[in-house]
Amino acid sequence: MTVVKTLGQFIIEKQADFPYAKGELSRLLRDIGIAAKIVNREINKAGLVDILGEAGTVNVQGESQKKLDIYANEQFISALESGGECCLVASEENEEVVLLNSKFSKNGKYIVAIDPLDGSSNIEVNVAVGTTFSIYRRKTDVSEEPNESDVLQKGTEQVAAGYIVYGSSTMLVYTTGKGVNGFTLDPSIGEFCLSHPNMRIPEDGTIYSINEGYYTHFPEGVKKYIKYCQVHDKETNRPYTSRYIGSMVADLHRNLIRGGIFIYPTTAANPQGKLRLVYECNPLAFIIEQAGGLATNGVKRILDIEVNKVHQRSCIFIGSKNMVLKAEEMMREYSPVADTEASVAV
Ligand SMILES: O=P(O)(O)OC[C@H]1O[C@](O)(COP(=O)(O)O)[C@@H](O)[C@@H]1O
Ligand SMILES: [Mg+2]
Ligand SMILES: [Mg+2]
Repeated sequence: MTVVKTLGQFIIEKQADFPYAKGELSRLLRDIGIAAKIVNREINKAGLVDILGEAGTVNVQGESQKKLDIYANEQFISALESGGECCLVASEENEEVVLLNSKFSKNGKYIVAIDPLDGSSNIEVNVAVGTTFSIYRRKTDVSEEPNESDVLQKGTEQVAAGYIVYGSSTMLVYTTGKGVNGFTLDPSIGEFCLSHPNMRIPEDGTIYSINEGYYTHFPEGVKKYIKYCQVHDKETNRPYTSRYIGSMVADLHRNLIRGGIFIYPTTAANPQGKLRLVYECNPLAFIIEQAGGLATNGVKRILDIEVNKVHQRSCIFIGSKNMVLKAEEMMREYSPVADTEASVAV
């Protein structure tokens, strides 16, 4: 009989990896796990409670907010506030950064950037959705009030990052820069249990994930890479298969396990890319790099991109190392950009 290890036990155990750790980061990860369970409960019974559909409000990206976007946002922010380790939250659903003001959180050492509900377009149709989170140390001193500048840090500054995928089972996958581990929620004990230790993404894969509906608007390099994936060539296991769920977390989770590449390039509608650097691209790039994969904007490593705005967008090529290298090669050849532009978008 295998011994079950819960997320809480694992986090405490791994704390030993950080000699100066006082448990603050561990408690912060615990708080995120608690909020994830509460959100999971609502998602699981979404059809039975009044949580489906539009909230009637629009977020800073101009997207109409779903009731579950709002619900998830409130649950994560409230768990972080009462936990006391986080002093400021940047969320997809809040235009401004959210100052956490509880007695404890004022002195919190950490900043959390979050996409509370990823894949919102899939909520009503019972397709996997997710949550992404990114954790940084604050830059302002605890005697000062934290502010937006605390969030404008490169992805390389992340101390931890992860995601939750609410699918056929619910999993929490995270890294603190020492590998990637996955935990499956066991509803019978209400605990995330270690199910995928030391996750590694295969260096090669046969899955490509991109919304081909926008094909005509893609840069030439992306078009060439799609054609490359579709060529018949037994030796290189092509044609690859196309899989696109439309929830970045779910597409990425599949590719992390099976091998594959996820691409969201620039399009006419999103000349800077659609996905948000701070709370979508950076946390997933940290995970994939820690699992042995790559994440770039076609030219530059996602984690090295300068962050100037909380809701900054970027295009992204992420997944199995050799597939991302191939896509980059196509971009260099067919959609070259001057290095100065590299950190914006291609
Ligand atoms: O419908 P499109 O343009 O392919 O976009 C799908 C992408 O947009 C997203 O839904 C954006 O995330 P949100 O749902 O958090 O806004 C990603 O999860 C997904 O990969
Ligand atoms: Mg999202
Ligand atoms: Mg979202």
